[in-house]
Amino acid sequence: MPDLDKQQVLDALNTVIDPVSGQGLVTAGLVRGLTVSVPRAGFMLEVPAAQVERYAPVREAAEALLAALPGIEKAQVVLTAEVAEPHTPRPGPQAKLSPQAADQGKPKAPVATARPDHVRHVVVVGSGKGGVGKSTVSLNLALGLKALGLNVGWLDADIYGPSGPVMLGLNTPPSFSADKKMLPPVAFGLKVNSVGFLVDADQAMIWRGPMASQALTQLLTQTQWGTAEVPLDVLIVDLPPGTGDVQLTLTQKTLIDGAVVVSTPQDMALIDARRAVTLFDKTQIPVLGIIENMAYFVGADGMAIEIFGRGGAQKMAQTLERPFLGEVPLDPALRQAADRATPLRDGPIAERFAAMAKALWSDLTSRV
Ligand SMILES: Nc1ncnc2c1ncn2[C@@H]1O[C@H](COP(=O)(O)OP(=O)(O)OP(=O)(O)O)[C@@H](O)[C@H]1O
Repeated sequence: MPDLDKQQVLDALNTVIDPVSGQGLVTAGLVRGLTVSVPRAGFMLEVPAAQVERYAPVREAAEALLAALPGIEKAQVVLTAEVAEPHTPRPGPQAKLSPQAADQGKPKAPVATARPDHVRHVVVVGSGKGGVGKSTVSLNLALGLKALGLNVGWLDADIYGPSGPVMLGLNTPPSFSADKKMLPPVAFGLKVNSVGFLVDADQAMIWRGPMASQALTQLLTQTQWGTAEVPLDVLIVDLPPGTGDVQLTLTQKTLIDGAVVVSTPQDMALIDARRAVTLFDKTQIPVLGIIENMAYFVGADGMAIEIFGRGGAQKMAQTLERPFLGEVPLDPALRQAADRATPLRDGPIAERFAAMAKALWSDLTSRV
């Protein structure tokens, strides 16, 4: 079935009236990131935080309208709270605003927050390149910290591929406390929250930079990770891959104690991993360690095969004078564990992660 004409969809959406301005939703500038690809259609309805409840029926009306379009079987309108006021006239290309004034017209990133309540240490895990095993490493590092007897949380903040719920077999999103904090589900002893609980992966992917940083900051600070009586010792945050605005804003706006960078030994991954180290340097977050993932593969004869060329990340750590936490082999057991939602909790790989977690924890606590 051919795709619908986007302009026709916009015209249809404009028949839904914004209760604040009295204009159509599109004219009022509330429709963001419209995607129309039969059989799916969706967009983000961006409204001021204080008005979210007022817009709930508008969201429903817009979603019903999309669902009624020919060929559309799955319609989704995500209501998001935007910091900047909408309805501000947007300057046309000919408007001669100073750079400062122009900047004020842009959506604002979230206001700086200290750190999530009752969390002693926040550690982000980043990678310059996608697919190097950052989520696998960050989850297993969190489990390694848990094995040390610590109270640990894991936040899957990877907007481009939130795999957390699947890796842990979690399908119940957080419930809410009386003061509207998210109560994270517990899996394998870890308190877990994930971008994947909030929205469909394809919706999160089309978030613009400020929206993504805002959503991630909310996940970080609006989750009840710990209490005054039982604080969380450490929260591991699985960042989205890359070194763009989303990562930069999140690291600037939240108080983070340290970072771990994951890379495979390939040159391309290493170049990107260096960029990740530079990003953390820029935001004055100490790099507590570099981990080389998929360092080698042990064949049936017990010989190590260095598929991507072993040792590159270790060398990079030496050159940059950052701690090298260790190497993780390419091991089908790790992938199967993720696919079966039963993380490895003993055996040689789990022991490796426990050792890396121990080194990380001792470095983290010696810096206070
Ligand atoms: N050391 C390993 N041995 C075997 N499989 C691995 C290893 N590390 C990761 N994998 C597998 O590789 C795939 C990608 O891993 P993962 O999702 O952790 O990468 P990522 O860097 O977080 O990706 P993304 O770009 O989505 O953030 C997964 O199927 C995972 O199970």
